[in-house]
Amino acid sequence: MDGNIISSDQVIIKVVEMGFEYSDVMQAVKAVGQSIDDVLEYILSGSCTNSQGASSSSKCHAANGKTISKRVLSSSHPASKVRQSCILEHFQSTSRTKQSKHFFANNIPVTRVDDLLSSGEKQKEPLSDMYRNPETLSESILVDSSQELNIGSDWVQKVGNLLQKHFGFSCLKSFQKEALESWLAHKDCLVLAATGSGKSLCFQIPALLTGKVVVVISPLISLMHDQCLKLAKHGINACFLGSGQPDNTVEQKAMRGMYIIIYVCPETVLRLIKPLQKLAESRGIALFAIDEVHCVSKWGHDFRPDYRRLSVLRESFSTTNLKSLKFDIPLMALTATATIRVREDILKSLCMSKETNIVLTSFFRSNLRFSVKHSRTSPSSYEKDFHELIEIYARKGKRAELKKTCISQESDDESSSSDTSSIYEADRISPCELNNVEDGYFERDSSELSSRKRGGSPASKGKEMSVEYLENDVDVFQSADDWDVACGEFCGQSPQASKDVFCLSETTDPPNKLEGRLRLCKEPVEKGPTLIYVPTRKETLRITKYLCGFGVKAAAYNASLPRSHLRQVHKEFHENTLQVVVATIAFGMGIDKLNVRRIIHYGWPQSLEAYYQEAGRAGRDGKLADCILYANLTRTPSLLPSRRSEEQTKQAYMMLSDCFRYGMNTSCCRAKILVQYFGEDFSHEKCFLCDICVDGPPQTQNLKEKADSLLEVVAKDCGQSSFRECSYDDLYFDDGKKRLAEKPSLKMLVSKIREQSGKFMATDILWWRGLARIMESKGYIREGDDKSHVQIKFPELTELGLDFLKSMSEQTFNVYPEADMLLAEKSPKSFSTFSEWGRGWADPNIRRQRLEKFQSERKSWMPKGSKRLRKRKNTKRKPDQRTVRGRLAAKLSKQK
Ligand SMILES: Nc1ncnc2c1ncn2[C@@H]1O[C@H](COP(=O)(O)OP(=O)(O)OP(=O)(O)O)[C@@H](O)[C@H]1O
Ligand SMILES: [Mg+2]
Repeated sequence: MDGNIISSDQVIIKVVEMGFEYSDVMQAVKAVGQSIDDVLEYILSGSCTNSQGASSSSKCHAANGKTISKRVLSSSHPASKVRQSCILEHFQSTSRTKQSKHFFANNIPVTRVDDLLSSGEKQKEPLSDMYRNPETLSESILVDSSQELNIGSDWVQKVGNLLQKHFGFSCLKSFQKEALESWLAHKDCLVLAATGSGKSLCFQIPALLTGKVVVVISPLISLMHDQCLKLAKHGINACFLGSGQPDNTVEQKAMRGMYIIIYVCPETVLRLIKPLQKLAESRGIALFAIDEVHCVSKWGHDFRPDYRRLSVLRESFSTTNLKSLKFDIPLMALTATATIRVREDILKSLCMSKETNIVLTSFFRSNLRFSVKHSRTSPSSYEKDFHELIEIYARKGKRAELKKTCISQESDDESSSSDTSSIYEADRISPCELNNVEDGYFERDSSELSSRKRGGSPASKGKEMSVEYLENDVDVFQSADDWDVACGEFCGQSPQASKDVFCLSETTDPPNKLEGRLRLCKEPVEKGPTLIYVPTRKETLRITKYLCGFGVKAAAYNASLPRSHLRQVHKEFHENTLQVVVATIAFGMGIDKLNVRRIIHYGWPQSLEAYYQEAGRAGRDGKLADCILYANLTRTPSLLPSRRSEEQTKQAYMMLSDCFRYGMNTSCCRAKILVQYFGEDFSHEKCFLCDICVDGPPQTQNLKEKADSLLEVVAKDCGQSSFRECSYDDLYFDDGKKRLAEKPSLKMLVSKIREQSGKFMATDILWWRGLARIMESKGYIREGDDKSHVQIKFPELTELGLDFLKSMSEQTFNVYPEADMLLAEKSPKSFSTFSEWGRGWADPNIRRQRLEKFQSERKSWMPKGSKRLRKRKNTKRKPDQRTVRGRLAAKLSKQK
């Protein structure tokens, strides 16, 4: 017998496959751990407390007719690499050939209607048979499909029993109860609850409670797959449909009602409306759940046009269209990140009823410690930014050789996914291969890479993996197939673990008692796994290589890497053998891993929605976790390339701008900004954990003089020198028509301020940029350009601004300087001399002075047309070998 310790999921799969009761196996794994030998010994010794009184081991012997100890478990056993929607099906098919005919019916832990029976409610017998053995299901099975639920008033008790039995939880959370109440009242429902709060249960319970089908619309195949696997582990018969489903019989079976939960992407559900209508009339559909519903909205992140077409569900499954229904089939929409505008858009786009119940829980995650740090986020800053991480993880004293690496060299064959050796181990990829990535050539698997569906721009298809390719390619989420790395090897935690989470999160201090947690603010978080999010694919490789170089067990994850590698990363991440995953946004939607301790964003995220969703993957166990954003606070972020309409571009800029302001903020609690962004009233003012709460805001400054100067040049630029007397209309309108005069940019305005007063000569444009943002937020100026910008570019005075200006001498203007202003004040010369030089040319005074100086110097030591100058002109600049571009250029010129 193989005595190796493998993952608990594999142990469970293998032992259940031998014919043991699922509950016994779970009990044994919990008691003795992940060794198959120990698990078997535990069960065979009769230690399991079987509800039916009989020892499961004897049943197993009878069923198998073999002595278990002689069985050989191979790591290449199909169970370990099944890539099927329903693990139960896999059990079923293997058991049919190997074991007694009725194995599935008797031993597989499928959802039992007995659960309901035991809690008092008598159900129709055929239904319970069907649960035990989906094969026996036929359309003749009579289920009340009329949407009459008949659950009974003691439904809370029944749900409690189901929860305990399937998930090991003691009770529902209050928002889950509220969502279920809506469903029981046949109402539509929009559930807005924090990441990791347990939204899935809201739509899983209706299936368990009624025995009718629940259709779950979900955006990603890997997400659906992950959920199906988890449900299978909990004894619930679920499947997923769509292009990622390798078994084409699953769809037919699903449409015959063989699975109580069907996961499907929006594209597929639209194709299946007719069969689903039949299913609703025969077996009955309890609910349509639309998970990650923010994808519906153009105003949110991750917009998916097909989600908008889901409005057809309301009409197709209503009493007007399906006569056998007594009530419309309810819709339940769920998300963790939706602003008020997005919520309205969801309700409208899905044609949800006017009585839709909005179940809103706090978005606040009290154990997350948010902070923002200034960094160039380039290789030159890795040392400064990652030294702490390296200290946490690196094996002491050993600076690992670079051959410890991060990219799996294997081809994308299925067998590789069962290989449990570590992906950062040596020899999977040679150091030179990794260097090739740096050098710009990464030709391995190019055929696969080009043929694979990528999230990147269409132009990238078939393109060689050159530096440019990696540099410019970002992962964009477009369809359900994107980043489909579904694999059968990993699952979430055991019910017991989840139970612990529940206890922790329920006992987390309410925000008004957070002062007591102040001691936590400087405490280091535990060692657990770290996720680093970066904007580009190339960055994933660079940082991984850097960390691996210090012996950190890190792996890169982006949509262009071979699937076998991605699967392996998922697997090792879930098994806690990886310390750090450096990923693009391709990693993680819906990932339910409890112990992620750090989420680092290295570079600006594209929106606060995306940021909060990604950060929300930390600390799901309720323990302290860090969410650190490293961003270049001296630069305005730019949009990553993606296909967008004009309207979407505008929206994308607005979201990016909100994100930028989050980074620039120096005075308001970060958790407060985040939850308020989602429309929640965060009445507690502080989280007592974030960098702002801990370090405190900076000293306020009276910026009246500078603010006046700025407003003055803005007003003067409208051609009104006597703005003190003029009205707002005089300033901006000619005979009621808005002036179309070209507006000066902020840069030009700052030059004018410098021209007017030598006092402000040393004040950096970076500082003025911060002031302009503050003035804009207070309503004194606004963007005068029709286009959207992340940061105000062409300031235009508002009426309020004019009033401010007129009352010039009376007021003070005390404000908290923002992050860029502080940086400019702290190290006015922190920018390269080159950029200083460049900035100088924008200033007319400096420009004049420089030109005069230059001309006089030239006259004195270099006569016009001198040899030296000519020589210089003819000398070709050699490519700089230190930069990637330089090396590429050198290579190209050599080839020529
Ligand atoms: N009533 C409950 N008691 C205890 N734990 C629960 C309960 N409901 C859910 N959980 C646990 O909460 C965790 C998160 O659940 P789930 O994946 O449904 O979160 P989610 O809200 O969908 O998160 P995301 O927004 O990231 O998709 C799971 O591990 C689950 O087992
Ligand atoms: Mg979820």
